[in-house]
Amino acid sequence: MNNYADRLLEAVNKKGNPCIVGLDPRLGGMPRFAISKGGAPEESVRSSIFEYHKCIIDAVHDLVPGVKLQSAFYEQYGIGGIAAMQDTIKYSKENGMVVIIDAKRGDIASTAEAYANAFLGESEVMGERAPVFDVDCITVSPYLGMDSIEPFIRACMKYGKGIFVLVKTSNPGSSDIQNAKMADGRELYARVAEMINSYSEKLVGERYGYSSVGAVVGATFPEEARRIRKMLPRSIFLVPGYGSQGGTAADAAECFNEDGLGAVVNASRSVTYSLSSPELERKDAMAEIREKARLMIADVNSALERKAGGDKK
Ligand SMILES: O=C(O)c1cc(=O)[nH]c(=O)n1[C@@H]1O[C@H](COP(=O)(O)O)[C@@H](O)[C@H]1O
Repeated sequence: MNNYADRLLEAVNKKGNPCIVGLDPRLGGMPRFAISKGGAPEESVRSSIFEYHKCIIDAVHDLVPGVKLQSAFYEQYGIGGIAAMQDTIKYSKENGMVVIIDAKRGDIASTAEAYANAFLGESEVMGERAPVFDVDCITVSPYLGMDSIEPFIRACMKYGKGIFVLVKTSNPGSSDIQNAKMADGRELYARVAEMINSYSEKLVGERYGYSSVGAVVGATFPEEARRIRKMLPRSIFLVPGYGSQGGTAADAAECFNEDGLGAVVNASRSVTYSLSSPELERKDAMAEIREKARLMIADVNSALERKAGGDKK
């Protein structure tokens, strides 16, 4: 399937839930079994992060449709962290998961093209074009304008990839700029939504009718989510803010359409970095992570069922 939106929604259908597990490495929060010491620091970082993230992927790959890797959490550990990011992307794909990279990129068009090459397309490396990180989808920031998004759109069309554009983020300060009123009285996030809508038609999948040009909408702002949902009927929403940031499953449900589709809900810390003890053995860590993912799935799916019941009344 060469359309990202179709691939993502096919995975959601197959797994029977729209939950995404976030892989945001924190060396200080990993169980001891994963930590490798003794080699060069960058090799220890690489193998420790990869060891723990393999454990997470082994625990959830048959439960959820995809994973979201937050780039900064890998970058903070330098070259070893970035190598671990590449290892984790590869392992997630080998395990049949849709891979979203959360890098929130945004820059002038020529630089945006380099970002698009790195994550979605191909780069010329020593005279040969080859994929580098090769994920399914990347988060992008819209605040440099349409020309900063276009290189990503072109890569999506050429390589069957997707983007999630920041529309209404989950953090408390998101209203400072995103809710600022424009001259016509609308909020700035509405302008961003309009911009996404103008692109979304180009990348609509034949199977599910959704576009590979998606939007990030935080579960922490359900009222805005309801409004944005109406503005962007064909876009898939990436919904962070569930769990650790206080967003509930009912809040996240506001991001879905009446067909029960149209969004994926992410949880990072609350599923992958909240083990009961750093002393857990691998199999026990796997069991805890799996149980947390199951609880999230049950919570989100039952909120969606309640919403569907309410919508029908
Ligand atoms: O684009 C994102 O994924 C994102 C957007 C947003 O508005 N809020 C937000 O929390 N995120 C990311 O989603 C993840 C949330 O992590 P937890 O709060 O631990 O579930 C982090 O990787 C954030 O960087």
